[in-house]
Amino acid sequence: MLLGARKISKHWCPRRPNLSLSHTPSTKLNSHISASLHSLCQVEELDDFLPWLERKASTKISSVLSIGKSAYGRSLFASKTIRAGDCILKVPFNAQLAPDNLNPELKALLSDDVGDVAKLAIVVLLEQKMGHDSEWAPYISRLPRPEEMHNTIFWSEGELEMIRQSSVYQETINQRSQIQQEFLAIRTALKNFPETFESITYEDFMHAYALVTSRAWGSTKGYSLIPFADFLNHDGTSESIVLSDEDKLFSEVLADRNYTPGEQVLIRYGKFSNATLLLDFGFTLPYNIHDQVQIQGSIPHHDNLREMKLELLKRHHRPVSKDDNGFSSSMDSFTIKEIRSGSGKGKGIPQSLRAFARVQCCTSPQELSDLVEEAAQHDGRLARRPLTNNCREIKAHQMLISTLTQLAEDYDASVKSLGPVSSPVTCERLSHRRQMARDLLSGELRILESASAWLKNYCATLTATDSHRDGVCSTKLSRRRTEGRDII
Ligand SMILES: C[S@@+](CC[C@H](N)C(=O)[O-])C[C@H]1O[C@@H](n2cnc3c(N)ncnc32)[C@H](O)[C@@H]1O
Repeated sequence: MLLGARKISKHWCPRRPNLSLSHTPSTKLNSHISASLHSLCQVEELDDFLPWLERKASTKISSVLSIGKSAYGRSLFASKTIRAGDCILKVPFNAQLAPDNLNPELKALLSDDVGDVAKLAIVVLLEQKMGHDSEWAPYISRLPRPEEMHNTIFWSEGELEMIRQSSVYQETINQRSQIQQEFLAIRTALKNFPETFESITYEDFMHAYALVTSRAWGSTKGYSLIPFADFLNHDGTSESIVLSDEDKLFSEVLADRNYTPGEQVLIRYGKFSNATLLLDFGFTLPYNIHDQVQIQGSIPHHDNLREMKLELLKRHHRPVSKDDNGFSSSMDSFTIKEIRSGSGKGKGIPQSLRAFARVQCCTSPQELSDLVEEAAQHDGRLARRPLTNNCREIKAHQMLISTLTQLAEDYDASVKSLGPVSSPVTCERLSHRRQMARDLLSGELRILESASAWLKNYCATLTATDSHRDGVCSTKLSRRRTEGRDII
């Protein structure tokens, strides 16, 4: 059975037998890990890589791809004509690195606080530490060094300031703290292996962790690093993904189109926004069709109906993380995606956000109970249908418009503060990261503007309907646009 494998997703990960036994950790290489990697890199030739992996796997992995250099670092190129549907590579599980490669004795010491990404990071660290003695050395030596990586956890405080407007800022802080906690848990658990872990620093662990988030694939069997397949770069529009066959124990990639020899082959890691690409992979796309914006909602403390509103939202919150339009949300966090149709058609903004706005705008207990009563007349959901009271419906959506407009203005100011694309290069790394910040923020700005356009159109349509009826609502509501963004 073939399953699509996504780059790092949170799946349950069943145990499977050890594919290759862990090695007794070597104490031979005491120098800093990245130094040993660097020297290995210099002696290895890329031409040796596939033959090495095929020997290790005892099977042919690919006869149509070769490793080369691209603008995105190493990449796989068609070495022969490839037709859409061809299998371009097949890597058996026994030639992949997974948490199961950890010595069971060592694995048993790790608490539940240590997740699968961290476990795989330990596997990488142990192999790195063994240097040339590692049976994975030809692979491990080709993994990027920290200074070659741009995941936001490696950004300085000043660099992070560039993306403060985006949720990636807070997610970066959270990820760093998660890595720190897992590192402490691992150090405590593994204090009985001082010869193995003493020389491993938090920076080494953070590097290994980022290698896993940027290169491993997650499937129902857990996370694994798939040598050779992980030289493939990402194109968000590609239909090629890594598939895992859990019965036949291999991962494979099928071509989604024809390739002529010499062409770079790209696959899709997942339907990832620039926020995810930047946080977990350290790159962005200049125009990402999967971009989205995370919006946080809150009911102000000075709102007399706060308790009732929170209670209502809690009662109506659906723990299922996707609504009918495929948007994920929590009770007070909403994901907005690009709305390509400003005409009022299309999927619109998440129902959960619209429900939040309708609750938020209520000014009396009566309005709140009207909301619940209307919901009960349909399927119980607060935003399944527009409110029958046109004025209240417009008011709720006008409030969303002012919030999104304010947010868009803030984003616009942040993009402008990055300076023009052509601004003089002071430092290559900073200039690269600034460009990524620009891609991230302008993508999120585009989403906000598309959502605002959709909402304005929606309100205009409702207002027109309303003014046909009595002409009261539109004049009254236009004043509400000044309500601030603290509404959500
Ligand atoms: C799985 S690896 C792909 C192979 C990698 N280029 C290498 O040299 O080993 C993922 C990394 O490749 C780079 N990458 C992949 N796709 C990219 C893209 N579309 N644009 C920029 N960088 C990309 C990023 O550095 C990312 O973290």
